[in-house]
Amino acid sequence: MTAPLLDVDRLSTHYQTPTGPVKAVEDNSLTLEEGEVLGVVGESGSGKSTLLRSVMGLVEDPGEIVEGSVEYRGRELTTMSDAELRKLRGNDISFIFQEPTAHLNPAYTVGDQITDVLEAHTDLDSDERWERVYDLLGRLGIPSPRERAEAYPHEFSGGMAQRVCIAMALACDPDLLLADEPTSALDVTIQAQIIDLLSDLQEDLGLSILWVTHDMGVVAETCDTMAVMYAGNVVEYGPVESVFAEPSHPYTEALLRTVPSHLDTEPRFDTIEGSPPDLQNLPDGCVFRERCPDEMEACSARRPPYYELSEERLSKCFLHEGCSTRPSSPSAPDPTALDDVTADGGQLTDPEGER
Ligand SMILES: Nc1ncnc2c1ncn2[C@@H]1O[C@H](COP(=O)(O)OP(=O)(O)OP(=O)(O)O)[C@@H](O)[C@H]1O
Ligand code: NI
Repeated sequence: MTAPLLDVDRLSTHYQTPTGPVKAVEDNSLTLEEGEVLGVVGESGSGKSTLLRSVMGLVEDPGEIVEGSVEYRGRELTTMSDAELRKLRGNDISFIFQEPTAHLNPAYTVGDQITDVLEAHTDLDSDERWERVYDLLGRLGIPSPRERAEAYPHEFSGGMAQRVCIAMALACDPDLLLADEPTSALDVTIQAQIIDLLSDLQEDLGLSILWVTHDMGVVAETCDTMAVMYAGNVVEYGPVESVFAEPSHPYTEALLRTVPSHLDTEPRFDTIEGSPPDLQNLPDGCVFRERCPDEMEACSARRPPYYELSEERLSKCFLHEGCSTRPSSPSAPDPTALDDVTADGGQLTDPEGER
């Protein structure tokens, strides 16, 4: 078996604040295969952006990865130098964000900004760079690309500015696109256009996308696999079809119930009774237990480990006790991991060895 494009293993990222750590990402595992789209869903504040930013060493201050690993094509990213990371970010991995204009420089034309990226990361000469810009803008559905390349960011509507950002992100032909709610700042009709565009580009270019979204419709329509986040924890991970058909975590179940027709509506997280816990003060046991209809005695004793329901599906829920577990992060409050693997000086060894 070849290594997945992206392999996140037992990753924890905390914001070290004066009042203690905010555990925005806690002991999370997921993988993204080449050419696939992985959707990350969860309510506001559940840690989606922090997870996405952790993947490329772009966590905002005072955040830091405190545990775990992120491998891109088998290369460990969490210990890479800034110079190496920058190179990878320019050539292999790129980003798009919610607010397109926040990521464009208002003082330069969009053509200048995209040619800058090309100059830094390719061997193209000036003429070739400009041809590439026109080509990209045209491909992204921007009319009259030669003229529009001379325009400044404020001369674009929100949807058009996001197209420019996508053009810039794709300029160097990346393999992996990290997209953090790229449509949620746009009008609904424009959202649909951008989603379709990304979806088409993904297919045409064989792109892999890690797509953070609130929108279950996006997940259902465009994603191959999904990760459901709750209070810093990816509580469920697996292929979209199988998770929709048979959610394994009570939170996923509740989430899917709140989407009347999961093809065209966003879930309303507030219809699940209660509110998520404070990430600075997480409860003992399962992070969802206070809102969970299936709470059992085991749930308050310790964090559920990742149960492997099948090769492709993970669930952090004691309902699946009996399934084999993935060893969890040594720092996580999860003594069960010690039952499954030998602890040598606190270091847990991966039972599968090299992957
Ligand atoms: N710079 C920071 N300093 C301290 N805490 C932070 C910082 N950035 C984020 N957090 C906290 O980390 C948690 C996770 O935030 P994150 O932005 O990753 O969530 P999210 O799921 O992307 O939310 P949204 O859907 O609103 O974008 C939140 O509790 C947030 O308040
Ligand atoms: Ni976010």
